[in-house]
Amino acid sequence: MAASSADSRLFAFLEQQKSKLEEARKRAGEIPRDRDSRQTLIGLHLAQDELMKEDKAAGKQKRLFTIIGDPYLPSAACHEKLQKIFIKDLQLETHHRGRYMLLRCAVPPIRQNAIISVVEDEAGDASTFSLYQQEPEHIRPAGDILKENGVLLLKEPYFKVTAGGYGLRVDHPTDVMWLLDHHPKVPNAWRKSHGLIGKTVEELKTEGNSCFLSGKYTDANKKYSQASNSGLITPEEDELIHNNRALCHLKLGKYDAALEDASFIADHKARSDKAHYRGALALYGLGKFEESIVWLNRLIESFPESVAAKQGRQELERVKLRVEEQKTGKYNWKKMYRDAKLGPVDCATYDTPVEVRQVEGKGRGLFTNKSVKCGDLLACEKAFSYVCASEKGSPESSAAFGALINLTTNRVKIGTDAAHISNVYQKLLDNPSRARLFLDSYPGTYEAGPEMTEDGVPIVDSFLIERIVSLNAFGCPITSKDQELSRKQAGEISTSSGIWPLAAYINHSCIANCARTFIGDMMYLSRVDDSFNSVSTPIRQCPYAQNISDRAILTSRFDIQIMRATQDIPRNTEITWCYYDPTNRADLQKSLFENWGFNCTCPVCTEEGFTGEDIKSQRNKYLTIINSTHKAGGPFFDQLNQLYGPPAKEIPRFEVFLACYKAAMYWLLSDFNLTLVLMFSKKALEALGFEIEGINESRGGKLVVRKRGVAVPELPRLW
Ligand SMILES: C[S@@+](CC[C@H](N)C(=O)[O-])C[C@H]1O[C@@H](n2cnc3c(N)ncnc32)[C@H](O)[C@@H]1O
Repeated sequence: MAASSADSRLFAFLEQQKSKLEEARKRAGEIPRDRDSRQTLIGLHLAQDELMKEDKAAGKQKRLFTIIGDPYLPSAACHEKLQKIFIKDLQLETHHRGRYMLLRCAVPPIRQNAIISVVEDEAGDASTFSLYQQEPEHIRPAGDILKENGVLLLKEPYFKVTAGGYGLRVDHPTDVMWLLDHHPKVPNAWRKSHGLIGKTVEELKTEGNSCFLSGKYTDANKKYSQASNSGLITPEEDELIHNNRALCHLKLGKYDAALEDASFIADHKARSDKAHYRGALALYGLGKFEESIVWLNRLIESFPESVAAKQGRQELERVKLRVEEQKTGKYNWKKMYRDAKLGPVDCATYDTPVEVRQVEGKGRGLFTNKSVKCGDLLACEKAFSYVCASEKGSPESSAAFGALINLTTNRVKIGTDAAHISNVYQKLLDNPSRARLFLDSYPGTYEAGPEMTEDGVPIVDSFLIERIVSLNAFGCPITSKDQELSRKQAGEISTSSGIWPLAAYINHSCIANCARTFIGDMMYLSRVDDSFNSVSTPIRQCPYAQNISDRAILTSRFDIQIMRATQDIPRNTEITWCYYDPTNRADLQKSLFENWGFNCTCPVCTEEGFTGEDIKSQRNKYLTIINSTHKAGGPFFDQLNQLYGPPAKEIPRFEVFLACYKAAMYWLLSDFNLTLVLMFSKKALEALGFEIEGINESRGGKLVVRKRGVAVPELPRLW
């Protein structure tokens, strides 16, 4: 939801937070002398936990505020080079560069907009600890992330003034290193056991397998890693362990890591059947379908009789379909619709007819690299991140209920943005090889730091993600019915939103030449076919999954939406669509500027700029009359139309369209009069630039579209 429509109380809250930030900044560098004791902090934390449980039992849902303060870079340092610092020496509003902390979680965590715990250091001092950008509770419980008594190393800690006192805040989870019990940095007093003593590789492997069977893939990975790093493992066992870990990574949607583990044996001729198969699945997850085929063929050739090869043959058929889709844009739409009703929509991205180019005054844009016919597919793209947020009581409903408040950019956004930031953060961490796809879509000025630590570990900057999300995430309804309902229930947030990196290059124009459609998490850029048969509104929501990733099954639900373009597009033409409802002329420029930082200069907006105030006020006079009394509409429309210069087929008249559309709906729904419905529908379509024959007051006329006009959200309904 755009900042302009957010609750004004949120803006008051924004102002309040800004002045608190100002106050806090004045204390930068101060070592507070009134820190709460460990006991007090634990007591407050447990009380808070109780309150939250009571609220939950009573069905209360509180809005979660995610407040983004001054951006700072994630730590790129290698922990070995950092100096230890203790809680008692922490300075307020300071990023302790060159320092690290060893901390132990003293309590079970609670989950709010961050995961919150109380941590203690070796000296027995304690601090609250807020860890942002984590997976949601239904994916990974907070208690699995900040385990009670778990030990962590926090690089270059940020200590700050909080609502209740002071605390450590981690915006970049890559600043945290989780230390296993036997890690040399873990103080003896904090060790639960004596590391690996007493545990054989076989035992660790068995423990890992049992974690795997109970669906605890992250824990299983840790056990397998312990076994692999024990130094006591034979090469054969190590290969087996890597194969097992590859499967865990697949289950977690960590395809980069799965591929790495499946490639543990460098020479592919020496790899096992399972390694081949799992590597092929990882490549599939990464969208590298042709490479996946290579792996599958090797599997089938080398182990023709194996179970993996049997699975591989089936898989091969699926991967070949993806390659076909990727190359030709030919999809089995009917099957995809059917699949969407059952679960995942599994298909490849197609973008052959389009490419990214520079556009004067707009940065980059998407262009056709060949002429396309009406109805042709321009691109078909999988969502990078999708957050569904309208079902009450669903795990995601709290995402919709959240508010993201950026004190630096002065933006308040209610809805799914905060959830997107965490979602994207995890995705970038899970599959660093796909990070560029997302990061390259950012045209702004935020300067992120390095993408790797000094010792080669990928880093993710959550402030950069926030900037990209706020620019490129856009809302879409789960179903048209839901959208209609949500309009009626004031104050309810009922939108979902997604980020499609290729589509993010498309610039705005009120006279768009391309429209969007969704099936599952796929986005289609396509053109209207002449029959208009395929123009439809969102149909339903469906659970989604990458079919080999259990995590994806849990994380996302998707809606289906189909949008079509309105005209033939010659080669080398910029593709545009509307960022904001083009019929809402009063708020359009303000919204475009507030949300995307530009003013539209399309022909409609330019004409508006040239139009004198006297003409505008005369137009408004007629529009007010027409809107207040649809019955008197007819003659006034002719007078209104005379107040426009260029014909509607050159420059659409969105206000006239809207007034005619409302009148048509009035006569349809309130006082059924087919003659007037048809008359106003015709006028509405003409105002959009359509030339249509055969719409007349009598029934049975043949409808012929001589020229298409511009598409607007109301068009399918009108049609
Ligand atoms: C989603 S991005 C579109 C791709 C972007 N142009 C790029 O270079 O990556 C949105 C940004 O593009 C620019 N933009 C989009 N439509 C525009 C327009 N009609 N006129 C000027 N700038 C526009 C604005 O800077 C806006 O914040």
